Amino acid sequence: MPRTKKKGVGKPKHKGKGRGQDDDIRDPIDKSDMHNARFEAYYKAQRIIPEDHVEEWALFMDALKRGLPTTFRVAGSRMTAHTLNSTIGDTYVPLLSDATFEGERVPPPARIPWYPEGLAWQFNVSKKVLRKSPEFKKFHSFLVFETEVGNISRQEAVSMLPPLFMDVEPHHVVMDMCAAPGSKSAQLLESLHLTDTPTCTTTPPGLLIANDSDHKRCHLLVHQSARVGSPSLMVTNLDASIFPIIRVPATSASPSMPSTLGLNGETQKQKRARRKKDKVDQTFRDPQTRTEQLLFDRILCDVPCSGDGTIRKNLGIWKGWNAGDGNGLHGLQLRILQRAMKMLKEEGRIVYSTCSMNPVENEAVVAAALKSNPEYELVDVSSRLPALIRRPGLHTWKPSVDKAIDTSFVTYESFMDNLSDEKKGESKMLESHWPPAKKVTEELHLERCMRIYPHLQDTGGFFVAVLQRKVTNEVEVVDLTERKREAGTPVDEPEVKKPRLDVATEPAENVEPESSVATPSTPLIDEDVLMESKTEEPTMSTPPQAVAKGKGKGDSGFKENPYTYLASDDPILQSCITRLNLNADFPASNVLVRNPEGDAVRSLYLTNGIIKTIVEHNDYARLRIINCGTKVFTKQDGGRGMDASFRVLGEGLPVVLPYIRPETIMDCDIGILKTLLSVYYPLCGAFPEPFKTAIEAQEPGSHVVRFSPGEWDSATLTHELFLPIWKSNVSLTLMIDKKAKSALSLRLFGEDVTVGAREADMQKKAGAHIPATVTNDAAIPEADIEV
Ligand SMILES: C[S@@+](CC[C@H](N)C(=O)[O-])C[C@H]1O[C@@H](n2cnc3c(N)ncnc32)[C@H](O)[C@@H]1O
Repeated sequence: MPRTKKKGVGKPKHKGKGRGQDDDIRDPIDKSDMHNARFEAYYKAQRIIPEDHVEEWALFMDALKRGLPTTFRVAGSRMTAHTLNSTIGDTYVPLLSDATFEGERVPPPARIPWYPEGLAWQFNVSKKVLRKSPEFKKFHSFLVFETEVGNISRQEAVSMLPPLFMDVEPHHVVMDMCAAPGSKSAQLLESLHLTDTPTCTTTPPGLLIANDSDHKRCHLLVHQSARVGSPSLMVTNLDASIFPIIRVPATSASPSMPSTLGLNGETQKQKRARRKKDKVDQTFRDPQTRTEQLLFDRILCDVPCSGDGTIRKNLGIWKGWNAGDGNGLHGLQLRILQRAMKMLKEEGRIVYSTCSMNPVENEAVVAAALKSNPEYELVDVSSRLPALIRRPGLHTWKPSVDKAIDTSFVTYESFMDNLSDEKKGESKMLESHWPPAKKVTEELHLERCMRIYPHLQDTGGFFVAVLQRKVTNEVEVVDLTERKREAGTPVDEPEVKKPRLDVATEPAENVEPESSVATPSTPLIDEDVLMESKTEEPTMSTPPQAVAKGKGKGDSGFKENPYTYLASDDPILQSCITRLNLNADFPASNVLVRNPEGDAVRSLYLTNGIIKTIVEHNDYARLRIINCGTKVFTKQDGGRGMDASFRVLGEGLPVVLPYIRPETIMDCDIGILKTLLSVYYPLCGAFPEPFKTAIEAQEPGSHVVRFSPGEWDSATLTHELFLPIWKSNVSLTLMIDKKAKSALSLRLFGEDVTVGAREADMQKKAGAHIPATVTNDAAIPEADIEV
């Protein structure tokens, strides 16, 4: 069916991409524009606050008109996070507790009460205070730099919720269907990396696929996630509602042996068919060629939504809100959730979330998805996060069928009966916009959904539902090759099927439904139709690398380079292994490169085993893989008189560190670190002994230095620190990025002693332009542009 613009469904005008980075800090807001009669009429009709709770309604409306507090989460591995959290709790909170501004006390940051282990904070001060109060200015610099290096995630409080209900463990296979810009993916990755230490990144056996249909936002996601490099992360760029099956080698028992005996009375045609089938069976006795669908333990569907829960920080929503936005997104939201339901393991869990308060985008989607997938149920999570104040999901709601908030049609049938035949054809309202019968919603336990309202705990509005796939006795694992065999499809031929799209994939234009066409009812997903994307498949017998290297037709303009795993004995890879003296456990066979030739030219990435399996059994262009694993080595020009060679990257070092033989690492003290941070190319000969002799004895190239915990002047290092350096013929360079250097300096010395900060200072004095990130005026970068 062609994708048409639809009446009655709206494209949100306030999708919020690139929302202001400065809106984290409260400033006086003109409240005169904060009014929208349609919004009020619609939500009153939904009874999101019970009709007789007049005072609560007033509190709700009032909260929507107040700015949001600034909230952030201490990110990174558990141990790193706790160290940084102590700095906030023990150093900054006491410092800020005495802060006053213009004669008034300014409250210090406080922990978000429901966030586990006290790792999330909120504070509420104006930009003026941040700029002028010396205490808050210092705190702000700390936040800016720690955010830049990925230790702090500036994220709306409610946006932190969905991953908390996923209970991800390091062995889980996890999918984030709509992941960009990636703040929830970062949380999920942290759970996969639960056992990381402040210095070492583990290689979890599990996997996170972070997917988003927006190509640019996928790259933003890759950029954000590079700060906390993980060999277990894959980023894909697909429409989640038609996410293709990912193939992995079959683990189930081999198919039965083919019959080689002819049958009495067999016709020539039957004989040919049987021989063909036997040939196919022969192929499938080889376990190498049998694949099955990769199923997930956890899936997050943080779907695109109208976003009216973010109204406190997106003032445009007051002006632009209308019911058509939610109506228009409902179909896509439902298809994404239904697709996820076909990709989950038994007993697996899906978390569905939106930053909208609209039941059409929330309970209506969940109800329709549950009705079409009876093997799923809503999980009662009411006892989880006891300090979180929430309201139960709604059992009934009233879709609006026009701009004027006409919610008078109690059922889909009554709405359709009211339309002329011509208007029926134009209407885009679906049966699933309406609530099912009361008995059904009760059976579905829609009250187990969670609604978060702004007035309850001074947050944004949000919706979360946790769905679980029940254990059934049916065979759940789809053996694709087996399925094709049964269907008589030659297994060595690609099965290319066009995904069926009943409703426009992108929300259609913002036109109200005045009339109708015979609308398809709930756009259910036909799994078979969605098994393959439009892109041409590699044949089962095609070596994956051959596919990856080709620019095969049907790649839909996908321009990424292929993924090629290096041979373990690749000379460049071996030179990296030798230079850093990596032990035999280093997974040399899991290192890949990204260029058409498949050679180690510039950067080397490390992935875990499951990513390698996926890359080797799937066409990277069909999966539109944007990134795999984490960059660990990169080419470095040697400098005068030196050959270029490869070095370990700052973000790659924690991943490689567990494999570096300890005797290779040189010990340093914090004084040396201060020199490395504050001096351009310090000479090896100028360092104090014993480091001077140790470094002079080393070959030029990539090295790693260790700083032991301890005190130095007024600086304290609480845990071991490992950093990459580069030795040229006579001098040293600390190989971490400028912002990481500033963050480290602030953490250790309480001031930015870096060359970069000094230069910025000099430029400032000279009146030149200074990048915001090196000044105290910088806003805290907000990873979660859309919650
Ligand atoms: C609410 S935002 C996700 C925020 C993200 N989970 C986070 O925490 O940073 C919704 C995302 O869905 C993406 N999106 C929209 N339509 C999509 C589709 N059909 N498939 C996958 N992603 C889609 C948008 O590009 C947007 O990045």
